[in-house]
Amino acid sequence: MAAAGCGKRVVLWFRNDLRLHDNYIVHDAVQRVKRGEASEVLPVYCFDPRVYGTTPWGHFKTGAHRAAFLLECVTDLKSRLRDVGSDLLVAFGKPEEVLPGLLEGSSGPSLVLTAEEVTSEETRTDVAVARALKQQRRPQADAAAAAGGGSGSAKLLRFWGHTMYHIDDLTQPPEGGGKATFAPGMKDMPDVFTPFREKVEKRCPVWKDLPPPQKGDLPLPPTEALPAAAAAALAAAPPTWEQLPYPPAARPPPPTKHPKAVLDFKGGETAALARLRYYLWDSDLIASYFDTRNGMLGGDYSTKFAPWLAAGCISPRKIYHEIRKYEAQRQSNKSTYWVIFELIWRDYFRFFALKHGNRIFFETGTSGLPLVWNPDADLWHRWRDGRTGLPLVDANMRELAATGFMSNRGRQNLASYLVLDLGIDWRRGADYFESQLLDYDVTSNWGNWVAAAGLAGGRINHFNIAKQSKDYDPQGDYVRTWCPELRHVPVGKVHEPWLMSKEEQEKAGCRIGVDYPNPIPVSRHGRPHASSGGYA
Ligand SMILES: Cc1cc2nc3c(=O)[nH]c(=O)nc-3n(C[C@H](O)[C@H](O)[C@H](O)COP(=O)(O)OP(=O)(O)OC[C@H]3O[C@@H](n4cnc5c(N)ncnc54)[C@H](O)[C@@H]3O)c2cc1C
Repeated sequence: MAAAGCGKRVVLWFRNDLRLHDNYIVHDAVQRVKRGEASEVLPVYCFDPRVYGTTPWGHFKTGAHRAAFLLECVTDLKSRLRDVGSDLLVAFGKPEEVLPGLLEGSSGPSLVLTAEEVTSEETRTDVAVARALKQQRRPQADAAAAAGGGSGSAKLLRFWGHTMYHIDDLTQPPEGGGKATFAPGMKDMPDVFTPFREKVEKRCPVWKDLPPPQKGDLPLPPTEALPAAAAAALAAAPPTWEQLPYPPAARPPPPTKHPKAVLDFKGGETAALARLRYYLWDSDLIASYFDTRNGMLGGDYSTKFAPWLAAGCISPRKIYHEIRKYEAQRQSNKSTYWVIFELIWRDYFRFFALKHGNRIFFETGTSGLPLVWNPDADLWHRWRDGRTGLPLVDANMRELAATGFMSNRGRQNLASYLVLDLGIDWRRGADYFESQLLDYDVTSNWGNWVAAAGLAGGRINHFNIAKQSKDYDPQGDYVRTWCPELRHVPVGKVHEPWLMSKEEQEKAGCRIGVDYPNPIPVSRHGRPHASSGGYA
């Protein structure tokens, strides 16, 4: 039971926005405190058991790599909030069951502020939270509200903040008059990237990133005004692996850091800002991004911002303005622009999901094309476990399972191979990526997959895997890293080891069909799309 309080409380419900800089909910709460509309701010993160369950395809919805990364993100957020005199209440439960209780002891009109999501699982939770807040009875708040003729129930306010471009600039008429760039809900946005990019780049600004809060900007409710369980949760130590709400019988073991991982990804805003500093100012790597971005080995070939962007530890606007600053102070070239170009892809998939709703998850994609899939479970397992006999595919799948990360080049090839060569239902691959990726982002993942499957109305890239392997891993260093069976296979055969003669196999210590698998005869399974433009 909470002691009587008198504060007007704002609950900050953090989700995929685990940062203090450029965070609309944080900024809004600070402004409310400054204007005297709120006197208490309670930051909260919920580990929702639904997100730690099993998917319809039998994978952990949040695999161990990402779960460990998220634990670090939440721990870092708690520490950064403490630095400004606040704290983070970490709860284990469904938000609609946790959040209403946190408003007990607050007498004024209370608010829950959160980030706006676009996909159905997340928006369903929003609806459940809004309903639970409405149904909650808070006698003190009701009495105070009744005196003013209003209602005492708390409200959920959602803020757009995940993308570099703001939805308002895309769907509302410009201030000086004229037509909005796109219709409400993005209903008329093109289903191909280039015209979308050209329009937004021409017509829409990127808002300045918001400053982080200062010490004292987010006053916590007094402990005695909180329900006892909430006060205890607020004072608790950072969350641990054992507390993650996996089903008890199916808890995966915590992952170990892999020595071959491209980077020792550490979750949290602190590490994200350090990576931004490193990639731009400390190393100047950004100035050669265009030439290195198709690499697969090591930390430096691409920005590696994705895991932090997905958890919201860094904002795309922050990256954008830091790049513009770098361009003004150091150098500006195709590479520096190309990181921004890639961030527009990220925006594109979020707006694409807003436009198409649940169709990005449908078997027939957004194009509605009916297809027949190959149900062969053995083929699926060979793909998932990195035993297809195609070194590029196997190396990438093993890297993903061992580290939770994979290059963009790898992802493009794997998706093409699974769907267009093996003919396996694309949703199975997307679902596995959802489980495994450190940087899993619902709209980037499902959007890229539905596009790779050729079911999103855009160009279809059907890759010739052996050619891609030779083009992007000419010495075979990458495939040898993850397929040590191929260690002694000569460069000329390492991408197509089945072409080795018996003598060559003996010499390389790699017998095909024994030490390394025979390749899957894709011509028997593949069903390239009728409108496929052929091999890329
Ligand atoms: C089948 C498939 C699934 C994917 N799933 C995800 C996912 O769940 N989460 C995710 O963030 N990215 C996903 N991507 C996109 C891309 O592969 C990763 O963003 C990128 O490899 C991450 O590495 P990086 O941060 O070093 O990227 P960089 O090459 O350095 O790019 C900079 C940033 O631009 C954005 N970006 C780049 N390419 C894309 C793209 N094609 N789509 C959307 N954003 C992009 C990312 O935020 C990335 O961090 C997927 C791509 C494919 C083909």
